[in-house]
Amino acid sequence: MITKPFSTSADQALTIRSLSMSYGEAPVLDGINVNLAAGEVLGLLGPSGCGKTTLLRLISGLLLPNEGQIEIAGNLVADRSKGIALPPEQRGLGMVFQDYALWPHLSVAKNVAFPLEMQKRPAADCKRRVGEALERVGLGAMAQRRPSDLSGGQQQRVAIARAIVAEPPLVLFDEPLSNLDRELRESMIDELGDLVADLNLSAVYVTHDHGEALTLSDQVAVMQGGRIEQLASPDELIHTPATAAVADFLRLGCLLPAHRAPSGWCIQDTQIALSGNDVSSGIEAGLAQVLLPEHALRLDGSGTEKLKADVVRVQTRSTGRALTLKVCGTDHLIRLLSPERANPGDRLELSFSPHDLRWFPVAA
Ligand SMILES: Nc1ncnc2c1ncn2[C@@H]1O[C@H](COP(=O)(O)OP(=O)(O)OP(=O)(O)O)[C@@H](O)[C@H]1O
Repeated sequence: MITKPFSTSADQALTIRSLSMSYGEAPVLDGINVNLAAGEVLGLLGPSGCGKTTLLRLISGLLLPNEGQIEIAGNLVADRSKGIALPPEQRGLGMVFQDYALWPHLSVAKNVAFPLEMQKRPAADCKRRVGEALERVGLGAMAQRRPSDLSGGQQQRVAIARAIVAEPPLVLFDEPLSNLDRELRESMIDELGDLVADLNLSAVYVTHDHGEALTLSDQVAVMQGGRIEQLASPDELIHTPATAAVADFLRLGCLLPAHRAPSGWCIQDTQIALSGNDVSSGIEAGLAQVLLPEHALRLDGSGTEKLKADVVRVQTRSTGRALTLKVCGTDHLIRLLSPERANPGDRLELSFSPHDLRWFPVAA
């Protein structure tokens, strides 16, 4: 059972200031700023190649930045201008990798003891802490097993026990669930969320998966091309994405091109009106992108704005039917989950409130 949360001495678990990094001439990270309070989880989310792993390696000390500073629990661990570059073993971090990285020839207990042995802690202290860490992840009875005698989810919990055994100020998770099959991954997301909250861990969690990032993080940095596009709480990201790229990456709904006609805004190349003059008044050019969020679309006609769309595809899900619809008179596709039955070829009337639309400028 989980007994007591870890405590950290500093209020801030991680501070990153103006961090930049390049491999040779190629810039990989640019102007990264992060403030993570102790006891919070920062999700790093973004497409392949956006720089998530590089940022994690900079925090861990496996790489050094070209510019900028990193502080862990109030201690400056990297600052090129001051010649500070603490090696990984002096940063005191816990790490959980996607392939678990367990020693196959060692028992679960020996695997978990590894960071304490590296710190040359007394044997009795090691034994007590290993026992506590295994209890905390629910594996107290499996201390003497080999990793190969455990399920994938249990092996990952051993890796978590090893990461927390020395009570680090910050734990780095590098896509820890990506090797698990879908069903196990979904149950592990909830389990990991409970564990991280109960242990009051400060953590950085790298993932490609929106669901994982939004469920497990207090703040999510959505990254693209080496920059943070938006750093915000999951709720804020979903309801007020800062850019069309964030909305698109998080698959928040349908992004439609819009143009300003004399009578008001329309879906581009159509006469389909989009009422949003007020909210889009900051957009100077006559072009915009407008997000029609999936959560705002209704099939019961209760919204004030209406849009007709034809059903193109229907997929059955445990929670309803996933419909793909084409907005009439356009090639734009909308996806939504419907509790009602529908068939390809059906014409449906979608409704929404203009307040739910999110407008983004487009360079003229
Ligand atoms: N050792 C290296 N030398 C040169 N370029 C590198 C090196 N490692 C990574 N890169 C480049 O840096 C960029 C960022 O890579 P990084 O691995 O940080 O991305 P990522 O977001 O973690 O991607 P993924 O999700 O696929 O792991 C990519 O363009 C990558 O090709």
